[in-house]
Amino acid sequence: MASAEELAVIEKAKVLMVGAGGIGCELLKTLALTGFKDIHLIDLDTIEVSNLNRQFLFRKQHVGQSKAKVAREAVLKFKPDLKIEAYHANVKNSDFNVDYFRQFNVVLNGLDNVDARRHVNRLCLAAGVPLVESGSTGYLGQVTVHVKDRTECYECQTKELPKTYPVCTITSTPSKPVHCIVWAKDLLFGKLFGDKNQSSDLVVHTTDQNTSAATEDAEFFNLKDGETFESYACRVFDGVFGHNIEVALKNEDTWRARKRPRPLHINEVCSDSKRMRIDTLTSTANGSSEHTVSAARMLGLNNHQEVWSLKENASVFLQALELFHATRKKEFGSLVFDKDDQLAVEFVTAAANLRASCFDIPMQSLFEAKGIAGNIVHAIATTNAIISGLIVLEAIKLLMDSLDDCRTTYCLEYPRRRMLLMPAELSGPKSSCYVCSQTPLCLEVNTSNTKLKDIVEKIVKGKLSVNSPIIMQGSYLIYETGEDLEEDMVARYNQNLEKCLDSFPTPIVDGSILLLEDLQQEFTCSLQIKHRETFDEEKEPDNMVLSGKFSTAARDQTSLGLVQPAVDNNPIQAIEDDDEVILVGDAAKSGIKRKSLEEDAVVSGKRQRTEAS
Ligand SMILES: Nc1ncnc2c1ncn2[C@@H]1O[C@H](COP(=O)(O)OP(=O)(O)OP(=O)(O)O)[C@@H](O)[C@H]1O
Ligand SMILES: [Zn+2]
Repeated sequence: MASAEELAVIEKAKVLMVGAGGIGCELLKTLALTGFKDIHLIDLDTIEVSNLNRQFLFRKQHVGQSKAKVAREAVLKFKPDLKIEAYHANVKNSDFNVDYFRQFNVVLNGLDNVDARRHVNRLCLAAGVPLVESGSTGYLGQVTVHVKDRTECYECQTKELPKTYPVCTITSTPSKPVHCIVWAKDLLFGKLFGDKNQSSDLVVHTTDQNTSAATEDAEFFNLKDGETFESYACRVFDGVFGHNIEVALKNEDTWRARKRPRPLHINEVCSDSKRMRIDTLTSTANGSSEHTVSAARMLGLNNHQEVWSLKENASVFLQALELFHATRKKEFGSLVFDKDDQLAVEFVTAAANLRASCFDIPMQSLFEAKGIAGNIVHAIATTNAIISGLIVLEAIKLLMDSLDDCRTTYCLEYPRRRMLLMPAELSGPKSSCYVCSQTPLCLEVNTSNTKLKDIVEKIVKGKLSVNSPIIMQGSYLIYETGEDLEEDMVARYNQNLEKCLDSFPTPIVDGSILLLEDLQQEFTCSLQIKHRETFDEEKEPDNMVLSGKFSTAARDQTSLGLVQPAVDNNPIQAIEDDDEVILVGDAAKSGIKRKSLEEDAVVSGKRQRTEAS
């Protein structure tokens, strides 16, 4: 219960909430019940059936509607005097600019991805508004507090991005269920139903460059004129699980040191049941809506925790393939795997299991495969409720101007020192942070075969989450985005995207410096280019390496006056969130200051923007 003094501040505060999902629903309810009266809420998404078990402001009849708008209406039902502005929009839209952020006393995040979190972090820094950041995964969660110039910003700690796998492991040498699932959802699913140009090939590569497989032909995955669906489905099955592997097996060298995979053909797996099921399909598919179509249910496979037999996997594969053709054809070419798409999950589970069987890898239940494919750690409503309560507590401390009382709080799965909630004191801004301290970054790249396009997509947007990049080389503007650009400028920038770095009029080579800027985020950063001839395909699949400029000597001094221990041997355990890593460990203990993981850095002076040429 807030004190009278706190209540007075709470009632006057204007708060921005980003995200109305698991944490967001709890948070909006808690803010309303605490006495907050003026809330803006942004969420880009609509309600899914799978949200209903924990996003309790939503009901079945709301499926398909805006999360932000329905959450607003649900809360107004029990707190009608609140002022809630709900936006069904991406927080990265240019409407939500620095001026928009400036109107708030505090920003509260209930997001699920690093990219949007980074964007909000930068706007909060630019607008000088404090940010309470949060995340949860299963029983684990954390709440952190960020205040410009006084604490770490959200990006002071390096975030690990989702695990990626080298293409050759996925196409040729899978050894774990996850490799088969990634193959099924990113490669096979893409080839059959998605943008065929974007998916890599499905060939099992061998040391023999001359082998080629049927699935290399772009037409292989299309239903041919005059071909019956049954023979098409069998052809795809045999091509993908049989022929491709037989071609690869021909090269003895490849398999000398590896376990030989086993080709699978449909007639060996389910010759009898297959025809029966395909014949009954079309009639059953008719009348089912897109969301309810299920190959597994039609086959009587209703227990999602049970691992299907090889024959059952083959049947689901064929049945799902036909159901996609019967009910989803208009989406072909643009379908991407979505963990909330039941038929897609069934297809991917079956395909991954068939592949797993070829490579003698354990098969998975639909429930497990869905978890792996969607990067899911099943959400726990109680964790979200705890996290939301903590967010509100930290927000109140910020509004009361009690930053010294603010804490980073970790919600643990098992008690440690009899505590489930571990508070840790805040650290000051890191001088090595490229966002709040504008420390230059270093990009190792082969300047003679890397195009500007690769840097924009993989590094500037992909790794640095710059939303509307402007790139300058000295005083030359070499790239920018924006709606108000003249046509000839757009054409020139598009030409630049296709140029290799060293073929610019002033070549971008070893030692060159590129300046990045995002006007919406008010973000600037410089990128020092280092030429490198070769990269390790397995470890550096982007053919580029981005790093900060760290030395190992001194540690940060914090503006909060915290004393950093010189040595900290406490183990820190990294726990992967959906797309984020949270740190939990002894360093988070109450009374123990968090260790500074990164060291002193070369700090760049604030740069003046030069005019475009
Ligand atoms: N850029 C963004 N702008 C606005 N809202 C966003 C943005 N990125 C993510 N969100 C919202 O943040 C919320 C995060 O909530 P949560 O983690 O519970 O995800 P979910 O999609 O509801 O659940 P799940 O992923 O488990 O199915 C989602 O409602 C999502 O729409
Ligand atoms: Zn920072």
